Amino acid sequence: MAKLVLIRHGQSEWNALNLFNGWVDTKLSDKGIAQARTAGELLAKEGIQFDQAYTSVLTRAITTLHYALEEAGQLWIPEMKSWRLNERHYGALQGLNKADAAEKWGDEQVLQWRRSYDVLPPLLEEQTETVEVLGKEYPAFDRRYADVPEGELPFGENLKVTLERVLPFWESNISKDLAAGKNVVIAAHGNSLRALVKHIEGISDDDILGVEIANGEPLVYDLADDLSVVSKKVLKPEA
Ligand SMILES: O=C(O)[C@@H](CO)OP(=O)(O)O
Repeated sequence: MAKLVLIRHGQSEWNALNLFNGWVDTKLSDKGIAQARTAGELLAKEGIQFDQAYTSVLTRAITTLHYALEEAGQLWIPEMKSWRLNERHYGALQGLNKADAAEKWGDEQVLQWRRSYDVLPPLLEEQTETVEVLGKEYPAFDRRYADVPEGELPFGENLKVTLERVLPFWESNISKDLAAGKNVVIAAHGNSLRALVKHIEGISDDDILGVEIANGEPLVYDLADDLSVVSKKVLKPEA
């Protein structure tokens, strides 16, 4: 039996501004930092001893992992970062305001882009190293992606494509640790985690539309040796 804990990063600067974030490298807001620390306190209360941590190559997930593990007294554990755990790439929607998008394209279209399994967002025309949004420069396709296999850098992803690029890393690393009985924590993103949750729990393509993962509320799974789910709970801060 192993424990798997999934943590969506705390609120990012762009979550606070209601902007489509995707692969643009934004930071945690002050509220996001507090949420990440609280996630760590909740994990400390549960008494979970981790063996391995995984995160994406995006700052908001990495710093969430670090704040949470520091709070839990386990910042020292081995950690590995992979672009495969990045947020779903939101294509040409990145940097746009979600409410403005709903006004322009309609609520239903935006819901399909945000929560459906297989509807692609409008794609990027080009992959630039940085992007400028609201007068500020943010990292985008920079050298952290130098090791991505030729042709695999996305121009925009739906949940299906996201799951297809998360799964090789799940198979090659995470599932092997779990099968060996290691307790694993993954700090990642709303949609890369929805993809993983779909896979772990066997959720249908239709039902995944209704699945939401809150910032900074750890999902704790007990997994059997064959990685089937024995129990699941969400750790929520006291109201
Ligand atoms: O902006 C994003 O990249 C994601 C997660 O914050 O948003 P959404 O909830 O629309 O999937």
